[in-house]
Amino acid sequence: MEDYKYLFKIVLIGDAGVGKTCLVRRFTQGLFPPGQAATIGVDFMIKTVEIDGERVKLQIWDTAGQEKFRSITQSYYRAANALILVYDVCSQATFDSLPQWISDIESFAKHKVLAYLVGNKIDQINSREVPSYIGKQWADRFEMRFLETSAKDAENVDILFYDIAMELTKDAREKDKLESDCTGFNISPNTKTINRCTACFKF
Ligand SMILES: Nc1nc2c(ncn2[C@@H]2O[C@H](COP(=O)(O)OP(=O)(O)OP(=O)(O)O)[C@@H](O)[C@H]2O)c(=O)[nH]1
Repeated sequence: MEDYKYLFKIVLIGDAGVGKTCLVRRFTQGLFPPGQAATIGVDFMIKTVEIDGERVKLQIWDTAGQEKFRSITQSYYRAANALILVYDVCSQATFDSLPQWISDIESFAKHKVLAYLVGNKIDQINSREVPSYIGKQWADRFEMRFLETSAKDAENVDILFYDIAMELTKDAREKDKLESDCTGFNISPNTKTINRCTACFKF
């Protein structure tokens, strides 16, 4: 049996060509693939990381950005523990598509899913079309976390995935603790009284 404490599903979405596959390959394989082909449908890769001494397995789903695959890729949103919405900082058009992606998240993902907005390709300094502060403003408006990355130069890529892994692990631990604290009725051996876990009460 594989040895890990938690398994989380992370799904990358965003327009075609923004660099989703390159981000995943940079993180999972430590490389920037030359001439990366467009994704067909959905692909996935695995990486196990260590968070505070515990092994956490990340199942990373890389979806195709092309419109024709949209109905297939939308079916993957529901299972996501975290979503990464990627645009290309050198392409205003990919930033202008964000409202459509947000609407898809609202329609298909879990309520209040952990969501990141990521502006990729920051290595192309002279071709930038979307300033950082615009991306950040947009992320704040939709209560998303924000990062800018370069899959090519490996900038902020590990930070992105580790940040997600840490956040999801923290949530999972809190949930575990609540469940172990909350065993319903329990009998205290000293006082011989029956206590009701307060977290079990629902008003
Ligand atoms: N300069 C630069 N180019 C990048 C970066 N990330 C990806 N690219 C290039 O952008 C192109 C598209 O990258 P992909 O990773 O295939 O993009 P995608 O979002 O997965 O595209 P689809 O699979 O069609 O949805 C490729 O030519 C990559 O080499 C980056 O950080 N910097």
